[in-house]
Amino acid sequence: MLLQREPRLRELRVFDLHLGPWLEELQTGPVQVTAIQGDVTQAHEVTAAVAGAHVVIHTAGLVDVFGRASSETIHEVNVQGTQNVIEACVQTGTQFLVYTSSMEVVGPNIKGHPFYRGNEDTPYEAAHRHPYPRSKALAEQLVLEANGRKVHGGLPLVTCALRPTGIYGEGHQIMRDIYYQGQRLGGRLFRAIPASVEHGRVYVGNVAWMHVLVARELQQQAALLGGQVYFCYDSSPYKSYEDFNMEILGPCGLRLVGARPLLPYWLLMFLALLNALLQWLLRPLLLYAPLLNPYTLAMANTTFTVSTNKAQRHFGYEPLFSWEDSRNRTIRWVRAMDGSAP
Ligand SMILES: NC(=O)C1=CN([C@@H]2O[C@H](COP(=O)(O)OP(=O)(O)OC[C@H]3O[C@@H](n4cnc5c(N)ncnc54)[C@H](O)[C@@H]3O)[C@@H](O)[C@H]2O)C=CC1
Ligand SMILES: CC(C)CCC[C@@H](C)[C@H]1CC[C@H]2[C@@H]3[C@H](O)CC4=CC(=O)CC[C@]4(C)[C@H]3CC[C@]12C
Repeated sequence: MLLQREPRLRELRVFDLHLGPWLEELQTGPVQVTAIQGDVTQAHEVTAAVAGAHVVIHTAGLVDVFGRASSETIHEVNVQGTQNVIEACVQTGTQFLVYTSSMEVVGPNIKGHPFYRGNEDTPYEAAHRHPYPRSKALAEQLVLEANGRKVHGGLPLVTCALRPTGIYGEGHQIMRDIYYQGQRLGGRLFRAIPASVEHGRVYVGNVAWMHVLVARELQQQAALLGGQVYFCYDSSPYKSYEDFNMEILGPCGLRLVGARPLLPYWLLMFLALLNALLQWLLRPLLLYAPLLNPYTLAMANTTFTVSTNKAQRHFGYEPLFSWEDSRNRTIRWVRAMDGSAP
């Protein structure tokens, strides 16, 4: 997106623990693309990668609500890693930092309070126990508190945080896993979440575009954008997590069985707790990390949607991809996966 949409870009550095083959396929044009294999928890590696950069977009993170990583590792990557990025900007004189935060910084909270079409100013008790949302909230706080710190050379650091809701699109591993689960069940998925529970979703291309735009405008309007948070949004419809997925998986041959959950919530929670127990018992032997666990079940059953135009008001954001385009691109990606089931 930066290569396509940022005309002033001279060099693009991609710093990642896992560098993928996609880097080889980039149409770089006159831009120098530098791939750096590194670990955001290693401060010296981050500092070396950031040195000389004008803007840093920090999107690295351990996205785990399935118990794959320990809470310590999640904290080390998401919180300490973010602190390392901030210190690298200060030490090397990089003045602009955009952080990919998350809706999870806000909620759903541990009390299951709904957040119905809220915005960046909507009062909400952001209380978390799970390591992932806690880590995102701490990291976002570090980024926002760093706004205004003097970087090497004496200029102020200008930071902001973007909060995507549930991202979908090409490369969405959860969508892929659910698709293969449905294929294994004869093309059927069984409803587990009431259709009335809305869950915010946003297309990955629009999330990327918001990052490119705010990285540009942060330099022009530091006083307005510095220290601010922005939900990532587009025209993706408000639906339950499952009904939204079916907008994409339906045209790919799956169908969702049941107008209401086939099992009562208490039985689903019992199965989720059983999964958590099995994960704990099997951990010395193998990683058992199903989609259904107490946290994901509670999340999926708690309405969380946003309705805001703060990004449009502050830096002229308009989604680059319509809902129809976002949906069709994702459907094409799922269909292209056929035959490559794990
Ligand atoms: N997937 C979603 O629905 C949402 C994701 N986000 C945030 O978006 C960002 C990107 O997440 P996704 O694209 O979903 O996940 P992802 O797993 O596809 O991307 C995370 C990237 O961070 C890299 N990474 C992980 N640990 C690292 C380390 N120690 N050092 C360097 N790189 C490391 C991974 O290799 C990967 O390329 C994350 O910060 C996540 O918290 C926010 C809201 C929703
Ligand atoms: C009852 C079912 C088994 C539940 C299946 C759906 C869940 C796996 C997903 C429901 C809500 C998702 C989360 C939500 O989109 C917010 C997120 C924000 C992030 O920053 C990372 C991803 C996630 C936690 C996302 C993960 C999958 C769900 C829990």
